[in-house]
Amino acid sequence: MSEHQLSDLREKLDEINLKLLALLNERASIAKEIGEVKKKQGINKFDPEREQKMLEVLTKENKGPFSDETISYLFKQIFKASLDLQQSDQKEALLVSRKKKNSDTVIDLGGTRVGTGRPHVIAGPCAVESEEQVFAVARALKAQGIEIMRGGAFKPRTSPYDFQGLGLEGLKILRKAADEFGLKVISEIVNPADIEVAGEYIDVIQIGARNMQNFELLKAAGSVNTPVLLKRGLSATLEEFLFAAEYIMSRGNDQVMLCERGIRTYEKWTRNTLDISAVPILKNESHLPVFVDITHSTGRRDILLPCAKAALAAGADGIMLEVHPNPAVALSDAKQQIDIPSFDHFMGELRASGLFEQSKTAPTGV
Ligand SMILES: O=C(O)C(=O)C[C@]1(C(=O)O)C=C[C@@H](O)C=C1
Repeated sequence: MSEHQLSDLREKLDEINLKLLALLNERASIAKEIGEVKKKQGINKFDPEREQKMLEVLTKENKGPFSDETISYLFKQIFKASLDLQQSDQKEALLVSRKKKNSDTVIDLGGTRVGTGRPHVIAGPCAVESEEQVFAVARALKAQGIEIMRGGAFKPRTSPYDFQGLGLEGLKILRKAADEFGLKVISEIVNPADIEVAGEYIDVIQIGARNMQNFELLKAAGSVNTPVLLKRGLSATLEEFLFAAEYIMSRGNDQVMLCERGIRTYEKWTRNTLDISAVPILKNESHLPVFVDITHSTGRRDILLPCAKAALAAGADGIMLEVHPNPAVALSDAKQQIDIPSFDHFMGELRASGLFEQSKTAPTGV
C-alpha cells in the first residue's frame, strides 16, 4: 500500500468520524428528550426490554464486517451513555457540590479564615486530660503561630473500658486555654443533645469517623450555626462522605469542613490507609474546605511529615495532627501523638518545604 493510499483511507475515516460524531450527539439529544418525558410520566429511565429490541433489529440488519457480538457491545455502550446522560441531567445538584456553588467556601472562625488557599494546621492532644496538659500544648501552638487547637472531651473509644474523656469539663478547659492564648478550638461531639451547649465552648464541632453516618447527630449539627468538621467514616466511600455533609448543609448549616482520616484496608503497617486521592476529588466535587488528619490515617509518627506534605501538595486546606506534652503517659493514642519538641521540628520542616505558607490556586469545578 502506497503512502498515498493510506492517507486517502485515513481521510475517509476522518470524514466518517465526523458524521458518527454528529449522529451520536443527535441521538444523545433525543435520548435526553426521552429522559424528560420519562421524568414527567414517572417512568423508569432504564428500559432493558427496549434495549433488547433495538439490539435484535441491529444484529438482524448487521451485514458485517463487525460481528453481531461487536455490534451489540458497541450499542450497549451507547445505550449506557444515553442513560447516564438522562440520569446526570436530572440529578439534583447537592448543596455540597460545585455544581450548586462553584466558588470555594471560606469559613470564618472569628478572624481565622479557613478555605482561602492559605493552609492551616490543627493540632492538639487526642484527649483533654488536664488543664496543665492543654495549656502546655496551647502555648506550643501559639509559639508556632498555629491558630486552631484540637482536643477530645467526649472520646468514642473502641473499648468501653478505655478512658472516655472529661466531657463538658474538658470543653471548659479547652475554652479557657484557647482564650488565654488567642486560639480557636475544635472538639468532637458524639451526642445530638450536646450539640447546642457545645457551641458555648468550642469554635468548631467535630463529627468523628465513627459517627459519620449518625444521621441524628448530623441533623443536630445542621441545625446550629457552629462550624462543623466532618471526618470521613472508616469505610465510607467519597459519595457517602459527601451525602453525610449534605445532611448537615440541608438543615441550614453551611459551615462544613471535610476531613480525610484514612480508610480501613488490609494494610497493617499503617493504622488506616491515607486516601490522598480523596483530597483532589473532594476539592473538585465540593466547594467545602478539605483537611487531612495525618495522625489517625497513619498511626505512625515517622511518616507524619511526608504525609503532611502530600496532603498540602494535593490541595488540602490544612492538616490535623495530635500533639501531647508527654505522649508516653497519654490516656489515649499514646503511640501516635508527638511531643512538643517533635512538633516544633515537624513545623520547621513543613515550613522549609514551602508547602505550608504557600497559597494554593483554587481548583476549577467539574
Ligand atoms: O428509548 C428509551 O426509553 C430511552 O430512554 C433511550 C435509550 C437509548 O439510548 O436508546 C436509553 C436508555 C434506556 O435504557 C433505553 C433506551
